[in-house]
Amino acid sequence: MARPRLLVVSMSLPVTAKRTGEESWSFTMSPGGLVSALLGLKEFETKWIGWPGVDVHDAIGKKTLSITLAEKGCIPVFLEEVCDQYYNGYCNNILWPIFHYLGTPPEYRNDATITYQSQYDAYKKANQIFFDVVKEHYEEGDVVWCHDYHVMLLPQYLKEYNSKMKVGWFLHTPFPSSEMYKTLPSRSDLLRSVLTADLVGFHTYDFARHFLNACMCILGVEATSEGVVDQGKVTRVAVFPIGIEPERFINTSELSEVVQYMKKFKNDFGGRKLILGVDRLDTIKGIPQKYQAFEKFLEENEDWRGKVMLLQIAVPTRNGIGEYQKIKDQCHYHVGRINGRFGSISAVPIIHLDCSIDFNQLCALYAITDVLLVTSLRDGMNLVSSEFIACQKEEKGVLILSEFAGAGQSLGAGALLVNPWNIKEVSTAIGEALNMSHEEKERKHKINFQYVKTHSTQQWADDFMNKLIEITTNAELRTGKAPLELPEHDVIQQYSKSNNRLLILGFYGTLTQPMKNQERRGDGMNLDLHPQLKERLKELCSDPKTTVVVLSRSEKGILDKNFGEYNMWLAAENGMFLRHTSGEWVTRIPEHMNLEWIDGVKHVFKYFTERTPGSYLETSETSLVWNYEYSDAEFGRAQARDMLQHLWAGPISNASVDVVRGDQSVEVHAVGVTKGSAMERILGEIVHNKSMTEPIDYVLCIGFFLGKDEDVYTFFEPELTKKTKSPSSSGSDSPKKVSATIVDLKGENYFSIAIGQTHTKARYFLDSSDDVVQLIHKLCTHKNA
Ligand SMILES: O=P(O)(O)OC[C@H]1O[C@H](O[C@H]2O[C@H](CO)[C@@H](O)[C@H](O)[C@H]2O)[C@H](O)[C@@H](O)[C@@H]1O
Ligand SMILES: O=c1ccn([C@@H]2O[C@H](COP(=O)(O)OP(=O)(O)O)[C@@H](O)[C@H]2O)c(=O)[nH]1
Repeated sequence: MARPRLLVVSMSLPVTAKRTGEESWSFTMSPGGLVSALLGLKEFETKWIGWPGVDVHDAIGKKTLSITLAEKGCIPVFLEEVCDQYYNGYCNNILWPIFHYLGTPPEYRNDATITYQSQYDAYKKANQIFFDVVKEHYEEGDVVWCHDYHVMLLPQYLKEYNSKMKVGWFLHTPFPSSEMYKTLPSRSDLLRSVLTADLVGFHTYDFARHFLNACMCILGVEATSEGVVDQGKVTRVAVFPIGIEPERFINTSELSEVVQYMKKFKNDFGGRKLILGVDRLDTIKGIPQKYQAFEKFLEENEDWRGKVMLLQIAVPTRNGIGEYQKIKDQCHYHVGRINGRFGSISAVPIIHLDCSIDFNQLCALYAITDVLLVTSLRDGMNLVSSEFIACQKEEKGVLILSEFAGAGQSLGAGALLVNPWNIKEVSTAIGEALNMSHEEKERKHKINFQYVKTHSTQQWADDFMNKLIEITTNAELRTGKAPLELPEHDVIQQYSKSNNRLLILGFYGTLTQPMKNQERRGDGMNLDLHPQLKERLKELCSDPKTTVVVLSRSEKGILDKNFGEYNMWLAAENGMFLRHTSGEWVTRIPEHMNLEWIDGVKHVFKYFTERTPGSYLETSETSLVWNYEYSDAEFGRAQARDMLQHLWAGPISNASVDVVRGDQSVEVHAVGVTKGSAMERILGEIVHNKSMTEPIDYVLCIGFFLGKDEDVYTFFEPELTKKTKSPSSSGSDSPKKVSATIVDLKGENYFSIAIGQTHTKARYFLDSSDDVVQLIHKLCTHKNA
């Protein structure tokens, strides 16, 4: 299949421009891992949209720079007067520290001239400028891949402009715990925008989990193992740990120029063991902590003094921000002190360079390094660790890696993991690394080299793009478009023409009265059948050509009470229990289902029920629902947020459950209990019981369903299956396998209808259960028309 063109959008272009004349420009490579990583995207036709690293105010400058950059596949975004407040302000002085658990800098509390709001306004404006440039260059079918915290509002602008655009967003930094993220005043706007993307990616499971948690707690949406579901719209959230381009490092480290550098550096270092640090000079990289740990090591290991050195490449970054100037002074202070303390006339223990270095020199340094020391206090991934591993030669070096770098999850097995805040621990790790046996170094290196070789940037990009294309293609297939208004005439006409009809009806919100008309009681869920339906439903159910199934999350007793008198099928607890009203309930719970979490969850639910007036608990055998629809809405929401924290921390931390945050409820049930997944078993039972011989030729499926239950709409979707359903058995006491020709559904005989949803897998929508009443009336009245 031809690959779509890729528009990469990131704050910075891979090159930083410098004006050398009125119409001429020179370029250097931009710093940082994002640029290094994306340079590895070779297999896509890519256009890169970003800031060229320089302010250009005149038309000639803009034109000539655009032309020169176009030759490199780059498109500049001119940020002009918003740049400072946007980049140095909101991005790097607010989002960056919050995402790395540093909190907002003190000046936001102490200096009235620095306002959060003006910087957020600049952020919005800058995202709008990015949007304008993407819009100008977008061609139908392109994939737009937005990178990082600088462009969190962009997905929303893009989707509002064209809902069919394929949009992905990837975060290169950590996503912090919701407790930290919550402090951000614009927390909801940013999350909502990111959720308009089709796919959201993170480096690690922790970051993805924090994100899901923040969406649940702050927006009150439902989070599943697949992603976030809001009003039927699913945003897939997945983990894609980034890699490097290993061949580039392996090949470079074999170049003769690099080998020459290796010899030269070894000679310069006079036989001392080399500990290397390569970091942007950023507060998150823990460089002062690194120096303190090295000082401790020298303090406690007299024998090593004069035999080991630390070379720190501190690549300049974000010079316009006060915190970055401070960290530089801090580093210089430590270096001066330590060199003064442990240096000699011929050598000092630390070489600290405030500059970036040439790529070949960097590879040479990696290759001769004995210990790479990464002490990030937080880091999205940290590519330097992988680059070091790729460049190793005969005598392997040891990686000391912060447990707070995303890389810790991928390279931890072949590294010495440390807590960078624990100076003693890092100092001990330095000693261990320097004294490590050759065999142990080989063993560790082998593990990590294998990982680095096989998890390349290209692989990372392929995985993300494939997932994004798969998601958007499936979404097109399933929904194609927003649900349509129901063609009532067709529904009725096809109904009257067909011979074996199946009607699957939800209960709550489908066959009950709309909430607004209901009397608000404080004693539980008002689950009563819509009074105008009673007679009509009877009529419908008594037609021998029609099979009616009420499929609900409600428990058996509620369905018995409301539908016991009708000739129909009842599927309680999302299909876990089934009965025809003339028979007994049968259990359809899969044998392996683990329900050990129920007591713990019930305990937490009871606690909150007692403390939230008007709330109540619905228990069933496979799920628990805490409902606060009759409570004070705001207090209920706040309680639900707290409750979720308790649940995640305790009873469900390791359980196979889905937590579904409904509009005014929290539901916990065993994984995979969805209406769609139960359908096959239900169908099997019905067919078997009725001894159906004629295929089902008409299906009407109506529901006010949660996102995870929308799989029931796609279960029968002829366009998706294109093949005849064959209800098969599952579980030991399941019905016999029924005829493979039991469902013979043409597209025009299938009507899936979601109530009150604008994003849904259903083909059609109705506004409320009042419309369902009307529809059922018409089916009864006109069925013979
Ligand atoms: O462009 P700057 O403001 O100078 O910052 C450089 C980049 O820093 C961050 O890099 C992150 O991405 C790396 C690759 O995924 C990851 O390994 C690292 O842990 C992150 O810190 C930032 O996220 C980028 O946007 C910047 O370009
Ligand atoms: O003088 C240098 C030294 C290193 N790097 C590169 O900067 C990137 C740092 O990425 P990392 O993921 O470790 O951290 P980030 O800077 O993105 O936070 C790596 O690819 C390094 O090769 C650089 O651009 N200039």
